[in-house]
Amino acid sequence: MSAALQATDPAPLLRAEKVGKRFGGFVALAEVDLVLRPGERLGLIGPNGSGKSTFVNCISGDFAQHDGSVTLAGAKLDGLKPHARARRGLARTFQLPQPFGSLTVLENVRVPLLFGGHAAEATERAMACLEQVELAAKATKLPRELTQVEQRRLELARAIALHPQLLIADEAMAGLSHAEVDQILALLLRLNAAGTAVIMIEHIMRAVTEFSERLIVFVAGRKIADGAPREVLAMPEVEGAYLGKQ
Ligand SMILES: Nc1ncnc2c1ncn2[C@@H]1O[C@H](COP(=O)(O)OP(=O)(O)OP(=O)(O)O)[C@@H](O)[C@H]1O
Repeated sequence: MSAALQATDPAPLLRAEKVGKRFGGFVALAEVDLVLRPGERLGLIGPNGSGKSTFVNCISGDFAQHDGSVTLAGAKLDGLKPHARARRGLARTFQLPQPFGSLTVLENVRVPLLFGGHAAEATERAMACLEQVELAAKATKLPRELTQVEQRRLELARAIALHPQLLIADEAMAGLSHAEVDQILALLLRLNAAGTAVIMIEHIMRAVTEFSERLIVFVAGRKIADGAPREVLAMPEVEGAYLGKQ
């Protein structure tokens, strides 16, 4: 079930090599390798505290210091701040949406465009993003006037403003109703169909299995499985370490 690249595969979009993170003496993440193809849909699952968000933070640049190395489309990202990685095509959302509370919905989506060097067309592109996430009608509202699922859609609109090659969605569906989960799922599938690779970190198993063409599993900071979802979920060590505790 190796997910290693074959000689005929296209150049990888993301390559994480021996990425690790310690907090004091505690190893939160231990030497994780990951190769992602352009346009791939990858699910990342694991019990609470298994290192999923830590891994994302290392990839996105939110943790400046970590072990190992991260490459996007052949270019090393190590040492770059999150906004510099965003300009190179890497976007992420946060478990708790982090909009600017005093800015309108439209202004929130303009921010990454302004910092990304697209000031002239920022409003036009921000509106296009809001249309993509079906939030255009709320453009003049403040984030606190949005429902929970609308706030998740705003978080996604901000993430896709710079047309990322890779979007990492960190629990974008937590706390949502069944129908709302379906809304976000459909949105992520549309983004992927347009060419964006997506890493979905999710505890909602029906969503992650419906979405993912490949699944990786973290337990205690280590990647214990990597392959086709059906095969990964049937592995005794995955059932034991993860699903058995649901
Ligand atoms: N800033 C930090 N300082 C100290 N320990 C941390 C820090 N961030 C994370 N940890 C620890 O690292 C481990 C991995 O945490 P992480 O948030 O990556 O897990 P997770 O798999 O994303 O969990 P969840 O599914 O609950 O979001 C946990 O034991 C956590 O307590």
